[in-house]
Amino acid sequence: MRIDVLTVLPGLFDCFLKEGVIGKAISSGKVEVKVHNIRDFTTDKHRVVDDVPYGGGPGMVLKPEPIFRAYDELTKEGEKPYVLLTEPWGEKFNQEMAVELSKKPRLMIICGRYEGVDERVKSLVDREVSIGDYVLTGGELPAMVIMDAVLRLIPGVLGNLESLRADSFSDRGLLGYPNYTRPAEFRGMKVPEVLLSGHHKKIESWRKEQSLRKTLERRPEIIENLKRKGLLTKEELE
Ligand SMILES: Nc1cc(-c2ccc3ccn(Cc4ccccn4)c3c2)[nH]n1
Repeated sequence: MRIDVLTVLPGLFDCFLKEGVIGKAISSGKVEVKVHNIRDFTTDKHRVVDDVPYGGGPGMVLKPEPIFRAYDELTKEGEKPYVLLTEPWGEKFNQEMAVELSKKPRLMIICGRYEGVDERVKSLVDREVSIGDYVLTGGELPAMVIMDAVLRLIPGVLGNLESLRADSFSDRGLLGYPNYTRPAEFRGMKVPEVLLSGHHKKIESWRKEQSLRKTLERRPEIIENLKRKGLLTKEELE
């Protein structure tokens, strides 16, 4: 997969693209992520990317020209990208959307800033995406959240161990089971006996039961949703 990111703050992506699973996936060539500074697509001496809003009001709006110039330049050859715009009021991003996006050969993510982008930019956009009902200072962090969730689903990006963990379980949106490591007792708090038993079948069913219980308690709508889609097995429903 190739992802092109358009932003006025490219530096925000430096660590994200170098570290961890995502950093390894890029350095190994499993995925390609290019971050483009919208300012590089301006033509004036002062490299202006924003302007005051027509009709008045606070703040500035990202101008359409530099973004369109970037889009034209980056789509001159190769497959047309599926274009996302990060927005405070976009469609809510979730695991289902992450799975769908992970199947696209090429994505472009336009990161808004200031009061947002000129409305005409949306003629380039396939999906306006929000990562939640809270207002951030810009669209770069949402872009990183989306890339993290999408790129980990690309075959080969997660190591074997990780991909075992990333089974249908967590990717069905179920909440995770409790994790423990040494010591077996810490300040009077003991690790559940079953996890020390070495009985893998019992451990697996305990973890599944913990995950279903936690999901039912905290996010019952996820269970209802999976039931409706027939994505819970008979024993999970018991
Ligand atoms: N889930 C999300 C996404 C965002 C987001 C995405 C892009 C932009 C571009 C500008 N802002 C700041 C801003 C300005 C005015 C009203 C609201 N938000 C953004 C915020 N916030 N929360």
